[in-house]
Amino acid sequence: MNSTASAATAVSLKGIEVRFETTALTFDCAIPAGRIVAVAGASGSGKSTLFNVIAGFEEPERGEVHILGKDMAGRVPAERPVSVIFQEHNLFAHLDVATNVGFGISPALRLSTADRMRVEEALKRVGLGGFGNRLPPTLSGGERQRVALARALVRRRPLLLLDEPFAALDPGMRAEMRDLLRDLHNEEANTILVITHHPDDVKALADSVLFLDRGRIVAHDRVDRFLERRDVAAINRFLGNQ
Ligand SMILES: Nc1ncnc2c1ncn2[C@@H]1O[C@H](COP(=O)(O)OP(=O)(O)OP(=O)(O)O)[C@@H](O)[C@H]1O
Repeated sequence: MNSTASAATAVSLKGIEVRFETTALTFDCAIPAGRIVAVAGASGSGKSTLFNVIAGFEEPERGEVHILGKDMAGRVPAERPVSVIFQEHNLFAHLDVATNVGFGISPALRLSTADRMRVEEALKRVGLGGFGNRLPPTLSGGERQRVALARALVRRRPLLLLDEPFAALDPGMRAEMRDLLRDLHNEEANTILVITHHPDDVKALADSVLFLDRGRIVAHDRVDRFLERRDVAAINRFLGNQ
């Protein structure tokens, strides 16, 4: 963990309220910079909505989003210092891998020679050197996720949001992706929020856990403390306690 970065707050949500027809969600939290934070909670507890609020895809009815000290009011997703990797559909199927990664640098694909080298470097970094000309449908699920990660890498945003990045992967690939994320995090000193349904990911990857229950953040603990909690039924279910 980078000590300078950890003094700052990566994400601050104050009095956020999101209202859908059948449910309302409220978020308050302050996430220190330089951490890997697992975001967990039962299906429908609000994890994706939390990400959408931070990234700017969902406009809350009330409240403030600050990222690295800056108020995000009125800033569309592309103007926020955030990269998001969704569970699926991260890539354009008809464009080759290098082009997909190049979008991370320039949405208009005006890439200099140096930019193209950065793309190739990022592909090598995620173990996909030489894959630049392949089309996404010819890749495995894990390879596609790694392309999405390479695109996030070339963007160099200080906050990375990953929505169940390991969902399509077998246990061996999950462990590999977790190691890769840890390495990249150590190199970039960025802040990573990662949605997961697996206690194994929490233990192997995260510094702390943000746990949601029915549209609220009910816990934000260091991993060792979180694993000892027995006071919230939803956390017990997540951890498989009885
Ligand atoms: N666009 C929307 N319109 C109406 N309701 C919505 C919308 N988006 C989310 N919701 C509701 O808000 C609640 C939280 O949904 P969200 O997708 O954030 O949960 P989640 O924790 O990410 O779930 P999962 O683990 O199943 O992906 C759910 O009750 C969901 O039905």
